[in-house]
Amino acid sequence: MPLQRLLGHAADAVGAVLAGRSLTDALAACPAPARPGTQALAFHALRQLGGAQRALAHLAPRKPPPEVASLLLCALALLWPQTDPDAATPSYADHTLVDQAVACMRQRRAASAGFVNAVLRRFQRERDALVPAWQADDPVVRWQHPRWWIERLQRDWPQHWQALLTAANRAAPMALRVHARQTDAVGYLAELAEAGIEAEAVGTHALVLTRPVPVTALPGFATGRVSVQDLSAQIAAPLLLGEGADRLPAGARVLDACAAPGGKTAHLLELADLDLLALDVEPERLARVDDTLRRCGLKADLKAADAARVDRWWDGRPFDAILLDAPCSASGIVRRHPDVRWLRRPADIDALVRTQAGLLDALWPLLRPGGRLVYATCSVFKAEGEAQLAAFLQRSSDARTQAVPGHRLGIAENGPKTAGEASVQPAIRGDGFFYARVDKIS
Ligand SMILES: C[S@@+](CC[C@H](N)C(=O)[O-])C[C@H]1O[C@@H](n2cnc3c(N)ncnc32)[C@H](O)[C@@H]1O
Repeated sequence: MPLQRLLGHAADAVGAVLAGRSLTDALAACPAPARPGTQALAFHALRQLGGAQRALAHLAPRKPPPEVASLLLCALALLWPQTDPDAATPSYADHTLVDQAVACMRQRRAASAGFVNAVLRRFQRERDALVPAWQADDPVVRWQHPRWWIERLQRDWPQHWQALLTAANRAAPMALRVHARQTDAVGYLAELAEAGIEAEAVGTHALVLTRPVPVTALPGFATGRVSVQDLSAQIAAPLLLGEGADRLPAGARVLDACAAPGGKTAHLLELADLDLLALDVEPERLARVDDTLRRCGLKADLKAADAARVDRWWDGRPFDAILLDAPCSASGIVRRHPDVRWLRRPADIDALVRTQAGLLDALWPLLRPGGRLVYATCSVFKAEGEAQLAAFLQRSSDARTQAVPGHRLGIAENGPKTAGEASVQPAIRGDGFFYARVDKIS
C-alpha cells in the first residue's frame, strides 16, 4: 500500500483522537487492508504527539484546518529525531516522507499541498536546533505525555517515573497464554517452531513472541489452544484461585464482576472447574466474553448488568471468590493504547476512583465469610491501586490483605515479585497493573 494512502488514513485516525474518539474506534473505520500499516503510523504519531504539536504551533502559528493539521502532525512525528534505541519507529527516508505527505495533501486538499511542503521542509532544516531546545524547556515534548500525567507519575513514583514514561513509548510484546487443559508453554513452543514462529516460554502457560503475528497464524487459535494475553493480566486467575491448602475447591461459586472481553474469565476456567458468573455492564462487550468462552470450549453464566446495582442481578447466594477487574484509567497499558494519555483528563481519574470504590463496597457484602476478592486495575496511578485499597481496608473491618502483588509497573526497576516470574527479561515485562487479594474474616 503506498505510503501516501497510509498517511491519509493515519491522519484521519489521529484527527479522530484529537476530536475525542478512541484510536480503536477510529481504526475500525479504516479499510481492512490498510489497517496494520495505518495502525503503525498512528501509534507512532500518538507516541510523538507532544513534540509534533509543539513543532506545528511553532511552524504554523495560524492554526491550519483540522485535516491539514492532523496530516502535518503525523508527518512531523515521523520526522521527529528518535533518541530511544528501543523505540519502535517506522523507517522511511525523510525525502520519501515529505514527498508522500505532500502527495497525500494534493489529493485531499490541493490548495494546502504547498503549505505542507513548506512546513515539513523547514522542520527538516531546523529540527536539530529546535528539538533539543524544546525538550529542555518543555516536559510534554521531552516525555511525550500531558503535563498532568507526568506530574502524577512524579508524585506517585519519584524513583520510577522516568522509566515508566520511557517504557510507555515502546512497543508492547505479544504475549500468549496456552489453554492449561490442552497443553503447556513448552509443548506449544514446539508447535510454534513448526509453524516458523519464534517465541520464548516465560511461565508454565505463558509465552512471548519474538515478533508479533496475526492471531490467525497461531496454531490452534481458532479452537482455543492459545489466547493473546499480556503477562501481567495472567497474574489474576492464579491469584484468585490460590494454591496448596489455600486453593479454591472444585465447583466454587465465583463472580467475575467486570468480565469483558473475557480474557481472565477464560483463564480462570482453563485452570479450575468453577460455578462462574460473568457480568459486564455493556451487552456488546459481554457478547465478546461469549465468543471467547466458545472459542476456548468453556462455560459460564453470563449476565449484562451493572455490578454495583446488586438488587438487579444477584440471586442472594454468596460467592466464594470475586474478581473485580475494575474500569480504570488504563494508564498501565499505554504501550498498547497510545491515545489514552491524550484522551484522559485529570477529572476522569477522580471519577474512576469513585466508581471503583462503589464497586468494592457493593460487592464486598456478596462474599461469604472466609471468601476472597481480587481487586485489579491496569493502572500505574496509586489512586486506583494502593490508595484505593488502603481506603477500602480502613472502612471494612472484616477485610484482611497482604496487599500482594501490589503495583506492577512493567519496568525492570519494579523487580519480580512472584517466584515463577524470575526468568522474565526486562524487555518483555508485562503491562502496568495493580493487584490485591482481600480475604473476608470468618
Ligand atoms: C478492565 S475491563 C475488564 C477486562 C476483563 N476482565 C478481561 O480480562 O478481559 C473493565 C470492564 O468493566 C466493565 N464495566 C465497567 N463498569 C462496570 C459495572 N459497573 N458493572 C459491570 N461491568 C462494568 C467495562 O464494560 C469493561 O468491559
